[in-house]
Amino acid sequence: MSYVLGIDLGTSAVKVSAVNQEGVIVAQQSFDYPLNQPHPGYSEQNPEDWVSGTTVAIVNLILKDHLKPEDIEGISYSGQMHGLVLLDENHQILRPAILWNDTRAAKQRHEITDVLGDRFETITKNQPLEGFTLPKLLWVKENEPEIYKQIATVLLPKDYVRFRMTGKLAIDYSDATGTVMLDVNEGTWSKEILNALNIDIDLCPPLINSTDFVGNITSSYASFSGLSTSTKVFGGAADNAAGAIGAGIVDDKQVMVSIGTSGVVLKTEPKTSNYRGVLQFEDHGITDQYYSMGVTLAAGYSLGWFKRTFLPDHSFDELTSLAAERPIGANGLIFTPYIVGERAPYADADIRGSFIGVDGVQTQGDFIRSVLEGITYSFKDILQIYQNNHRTFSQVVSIGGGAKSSFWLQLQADIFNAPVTSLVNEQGPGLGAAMIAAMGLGWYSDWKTCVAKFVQYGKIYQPQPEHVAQYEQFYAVYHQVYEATASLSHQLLQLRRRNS
Ligand SMILES: Nc1ncnc2c1ncn2[C@@H]1O[C@H](COP(=O)(O)OP(=O)(O)O)[C@@H](O)[C@H]1O
Ligand SMILES: O=C(CO)[C@@H](O)[C@H](O)COP(=O)(O)O
Repeated sequence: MSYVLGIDLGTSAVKVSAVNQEGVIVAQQSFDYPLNQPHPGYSEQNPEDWVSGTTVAIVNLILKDHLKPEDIEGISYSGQMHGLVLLDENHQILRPAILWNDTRAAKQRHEITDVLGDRFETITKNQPLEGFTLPKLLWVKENEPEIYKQIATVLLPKDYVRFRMTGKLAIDYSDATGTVMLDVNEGTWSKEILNALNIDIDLCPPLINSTDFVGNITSSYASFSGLSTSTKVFGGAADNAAGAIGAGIVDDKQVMVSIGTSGVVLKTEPKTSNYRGVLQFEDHGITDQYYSMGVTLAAGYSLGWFKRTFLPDHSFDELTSLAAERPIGANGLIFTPYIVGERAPYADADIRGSFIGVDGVQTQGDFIRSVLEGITYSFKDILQIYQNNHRTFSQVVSIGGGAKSSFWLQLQADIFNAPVTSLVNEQGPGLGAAMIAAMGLGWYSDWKTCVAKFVQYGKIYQPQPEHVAQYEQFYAVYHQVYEATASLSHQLLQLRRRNS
């Protein structure tokens, strides 16, 4: 039997899926790692944790699931996007990785706009938001010049793990777009942007396609992990690109909603689309395809935060059961999920979340329900941008940890007023990564055949008209909360910064 491994390097954990040639996930192992938030707006991880977690998961697949190393033909990746990983000339890590949900680079965001103006958007099809890699690199340049001087290579998270497994430095196009240093039209690193900001182009690694063969597992990583040196390693993709492949989003009939740590609404696009940076525009993991997406910074993270803070001994299933007992609208309680700032539709690093309408009658269940509803309303905000741009779709495919809950899937169908389905196995990005390896190995001649083999949808949740009407009314109130609270939460964050 032959297998491929899909390594999904998420923000909360790495999940490794072993998939056979019939597209069946035969085994999965995962390993959690911490997220460090030392100051307001900061979010970092230790790249070594990614390598150790990935290795433990692979060792467990071999030892506990009895996968034979010589049967693992190929490996590929899905990686949390935008994170800045800095290596010196000896390929040593220079500082903790600055992640996609780190918003410290607000000043650098404005500096980029001052220097490049409209040219930035023309070249990258994005705005230079602080979540992206380039502003983070400029932050290091301005705040840690001693470290900046030593940088030889800039990588993204999954590229570092791939480097440790193969010894080869590279970045694939889907992650390169997310650095906002790529000229999306030309498919090259943008000399214009890099020169204007005095960044040496040699810091940027070679560009590859997601399905490109990068190298074999090195003998040192083989002895470390138990893998065979005959296993071939392929480029991989940004987690949302890989998630879209794993969710079968290879044409524009469907929209993907991902509830991981972040939340994402994603649609494939022609290269000519332009949302003027309100939505992100990215290269897909499929060569010469593109997608747009809107990102809620704290989707699953908001539910995780609520659980950790108020109900640490409850499971996520227990939380959603408590929410299901409460009425639509959570007895008049609305939550906005801006607890680490927001990216879309409000590119505002300093907004913070709120509970509006707190009432003495409300219970734990109401609070949980309002969190689930608020996260889902934030996706509706993004779907409305698609509607306003006359983009149509027939179905939503929901992936990520949030798709494990049938209650949340029905809630999505009712709030979106659209049919929602999930994957039989919720591991969209890991499956997408495995599909990239399968395509790289030449197991299938085209993506459609690969999707037909690998992607299986579960139950379709239909919107219930009476629920749709009720949620519409609460959403109309939710939609006003950003404007109504922005100034208050900006003032509170200023006070916190001054006093910390
Ligand atoms: N059973 C569940 N019901 C509802 N939500 C869940 C459940 N399990 C996990 N989640 C949500 O999914 C999130 C983790 O999603 P995941 O896709 O694993 O994240 P990441 O890829 O960012 O590491 C959790 O923070 C939580 O909000
Ligand atoms: O920043 C983005 C997309 O632009 C995030 O979607 C990250 O890619 C993290 O993904 P998850 O860990 O939440 O899956």
